[in-house]
Amino acid sequence: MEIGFLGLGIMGLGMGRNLLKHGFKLVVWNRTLSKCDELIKEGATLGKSPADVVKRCKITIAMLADPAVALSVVFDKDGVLESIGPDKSYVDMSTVDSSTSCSIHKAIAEKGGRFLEAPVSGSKKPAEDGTLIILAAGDESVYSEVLPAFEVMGKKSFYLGEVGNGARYKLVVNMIMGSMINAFSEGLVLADKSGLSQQTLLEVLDLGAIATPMFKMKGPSMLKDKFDPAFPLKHQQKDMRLALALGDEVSVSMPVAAASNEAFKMAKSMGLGDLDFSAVYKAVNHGSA
Ligand SMILES: NC(=O)C1=CN([C@@H]2O[C@H](COP(=O)(O)OP(=O)(O)OC[C@H]3O[C@@H](n4cnc5c(N)ncnc54)[C@H](OP(=O)(O)O)[C@@H]3O)[C@@H](O)[C@H]2O)C=CC1
Ligand SMILES: O=CCCC(=O)O
Repeated sequence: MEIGFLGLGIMGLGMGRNLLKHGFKLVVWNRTLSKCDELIKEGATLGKSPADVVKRCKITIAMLADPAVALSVVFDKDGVLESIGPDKSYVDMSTVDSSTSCSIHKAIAEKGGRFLEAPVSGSKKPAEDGTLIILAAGDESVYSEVLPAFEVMGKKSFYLGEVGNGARYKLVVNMIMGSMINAFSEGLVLADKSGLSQQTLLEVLDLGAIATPMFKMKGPSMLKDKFDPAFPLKHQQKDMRLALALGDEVSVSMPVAAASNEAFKMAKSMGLGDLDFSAVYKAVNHGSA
């Protein structure tokens, strides 16, 4: 199956590479074209623009930064909409809000194309290892067609019904994650300022009921002041913002998420947006200095 792939950032590169390794033919495009070089060396073909990729492939997958980018790649000049039509499917795996997904769905359907949203849980390593969790919603026939590709990129896919549900599930998950990393950061700072060993705290946490793979994975590098981006903090803040907007829509009060969002905003204003989201620890630490 020939698949188009738009967006070879941290996630897209690993996902695209997995598809190639498993025998899918890929046509790739990235705004910064040089980021396509690695996959081209491994057998992918370069598309000149999103429109060119869609023209050449029956199914095109996108993994893009945020709602504004997801919309521009579809609606702008040389975008997806220029080539979409009957027999063409578009699968957006970016993390966006449901209204962005619904706008893309509507425009694609008006041109006779089919649309599936499929945001993912799991980060850089799961993208590389093909162990993402895929939260798909929209056209079920596209879901069935793209399932062989999902099976290579992920360890489990969910089909969640109408467009918007995938986006909403993803935002709920990331809202919880963003609040957890903040509570974890506050705990590490509190331990330190109270004269306790942060290393011992990590061990205690790991043995108890609140042990989580995230604390185990991020804790040691946070203590070493290492924040190589697996999940950039700017994207986590975008997800908190979108989750809070969802909370506004359905009148759910989320004071914990709102406070966590403030910490991510503070971290961004400190220039930490391109670091891993665990760098919020630096903002929490700074705020208590
Ligand atoms: N990293 C992670 O752990 C996870 C991320 N996600 C989500 O996946 C998506 C991608 O994340 P990730 O790969 O980490 O992010 P990156 O920032 O590494 O990649 C973003 C991608 O969007 C492209 N892009 C940015 N601005 C534009 C623009 N104006 N026009 C066209 N393309 C643009 C980038 O192109 P360029 O290279 O030119 O900048 C790049 O391909 C996000 O929605 C994120 O929230 C979901 C699960 C996990
Ligand atoms: O959206 C990013 C999620 C990162 C993760 O699930 O570890």
